[in-house]
Amino acid sequence: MNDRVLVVDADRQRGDSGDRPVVDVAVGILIDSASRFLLTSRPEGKVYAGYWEFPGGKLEAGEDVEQALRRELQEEIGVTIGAVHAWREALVDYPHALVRLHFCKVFDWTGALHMREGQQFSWERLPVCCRPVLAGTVPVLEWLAAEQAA
Ligand SMILES: Nc1nc2c([nH]c(=O)n2[C@@H]2O[C@H](COP(=O)(O)OP(=O)(O)OP(=O)(O)O)[C@@H](O)[C@H]2O)c(=O)[nH]1
Repeated sequence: MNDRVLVVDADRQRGDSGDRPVVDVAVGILIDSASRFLLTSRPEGKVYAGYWEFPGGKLEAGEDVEQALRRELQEEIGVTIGAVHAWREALVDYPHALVRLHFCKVFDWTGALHMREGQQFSWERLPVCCRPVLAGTVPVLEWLAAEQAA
C-alpha cells in the first residue's frame, strides 16, 4: 500500500473541508504480447474529459477490485479479462474526489476492443505519445519505466 497522497490542482477548491470519503477505483493495465499497454481517453461528459488514462472505474457496492475491473472493462472497452494481477495502489486528491486507485496488470482477455463510450485508444510504449495524461496515471508510467530499467 502506498500511503502518500498525490494532490492534483491544489489551487482549486475542494468541495468540503472536512473528511472526504475515499472512492475506490479499479484500473487495468492491459499488456499485449508485444509488451505494449493500452491507454484510453476519458469520454466527453466526465471530469478531465480528453485526458489519457488506463481503463477502469469506481467500485460499486459489494464489489471487490477484481469484480469491478471485470465489469468496467466489459462495459467500457468490450473485453472479457482473464487473470487479474493486483500491482500497486495510489491515493489521489482531486478537486472532485479523493480516490484510491487499485492498479492491476492484465495479460489476457477475449473479445475485440470496442470503445463503448466514444473514447479513443492507443497501444503505447514508453515514453507515451498521448497528451495530456491524467495526473493520477502519471505515477504508473514512472513505475513501468522503473520496472523496465531494472
Ligand atoms: N479509470 C481510471 N481512472 C483514473 C485513473 N487515474 C485516475 O486518477 N483516475 C481517477 O479515478 C476516478 C475514476 O472515475 P471514473 O469517472 O472513470 O469512473 P466510472 O467509470 O465508474 O465513472 P462514472 O462516474 O461515470 O460511473 C476518476 O476520479 C479519475 O480521475 C486511471 O488511470 N484510470
